[in-house]
Amino acid sequence: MSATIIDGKAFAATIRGKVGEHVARLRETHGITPGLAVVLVGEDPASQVYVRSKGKQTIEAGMNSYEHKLDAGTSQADLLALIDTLNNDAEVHGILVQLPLPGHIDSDLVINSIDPAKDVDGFHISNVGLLGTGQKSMVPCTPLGCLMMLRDHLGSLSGLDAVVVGRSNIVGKPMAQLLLGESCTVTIAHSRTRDLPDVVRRADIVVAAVGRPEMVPGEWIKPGATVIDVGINRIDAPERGTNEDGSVKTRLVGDCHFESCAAVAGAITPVPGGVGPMTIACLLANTVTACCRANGLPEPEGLTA
Ligand SMILES: Nc1nc(=O)c2c([nH]1)NC[C@@H]1CN(c3ccc(C(=O)N[C@@H](CCC(=O)O)C(=O)O)cc3)C=[N+]21
Repeated sequence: MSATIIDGKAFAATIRGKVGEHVARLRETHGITPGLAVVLVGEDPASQVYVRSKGKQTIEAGMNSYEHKLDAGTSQADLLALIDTLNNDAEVHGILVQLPLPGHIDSDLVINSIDPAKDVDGFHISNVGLLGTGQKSMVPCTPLGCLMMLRDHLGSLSGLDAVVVGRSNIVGKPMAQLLLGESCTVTIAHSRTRDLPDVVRRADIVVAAVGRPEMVPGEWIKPGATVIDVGINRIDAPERGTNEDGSVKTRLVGDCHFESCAAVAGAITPVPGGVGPMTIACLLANTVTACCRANGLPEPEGLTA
């Protein structure tokens, strides 16, 4: 193995430290405490993984955490009413509605009903448009975390070839916008891309965000490239044995085949301990940013795009 392992867990701890300092300063000098509201409808397992760490880290950073757990059958009207209440609550600076939502709810409608200034996920059409035109916006947490790691590792990204594998609204597309903003030459590849191996092989920066376990093998990676693995996939790990209930043990893997990619890449993020912790750290960072903007205060340095 030759690649530098980019320690997202440690980097995220640094970001959370900075968030904590800003929060303390806001309280001491202005008597303001940033507040983050998280709305969870139903019991999606991926969202529960996320919520577990998130509430704890929000409190640890000195912020207020408001959790709204609604049952899976909650009507769209009730959800919209809750969002309206949170939009008008001055103590709430950030609102996150966990995705995916149950099938009977129109996710786009719900997301676009959040006050864009409180949209710490950066999914509202206004924020998407602002990001796409290079204006100040709320930037989606996962791409923001990836960008912070890339800048930290590479310094300037200007002129580099970047390939984003995956075209989702929550990762692929905003990641491509951020990389374009850094003056990379950006390709968005996806399931219909012809000669995906060749496309990936051109890249100085590979961001894999497709949600398919170990899809990108080392043979696709240009020697020395920086690989950011956004995937968090749980797969069966029979080599680890069985649980007490007889079910087979599992483990988390990324969208990249770690061993083979690490053998050729210059640097790579691990799963777990890479992008995931950065996503949560950036959610806290966005909440502080939203709070500062809401109060007409200068933005926290080093926590924005
Ligand atoms: N509106 C919305 N925004 C989101 O950002 C959002 C969402 N909905 N729905 C669910 C997904 C999932 N997600 C994760 C974030 C961090 C970890 C994370 O920190 N993972 C750890 C591992 C956790 C473990 O050990 O299981 C790691 O990668 O090291 C995981 C998952 C955010 N999501």
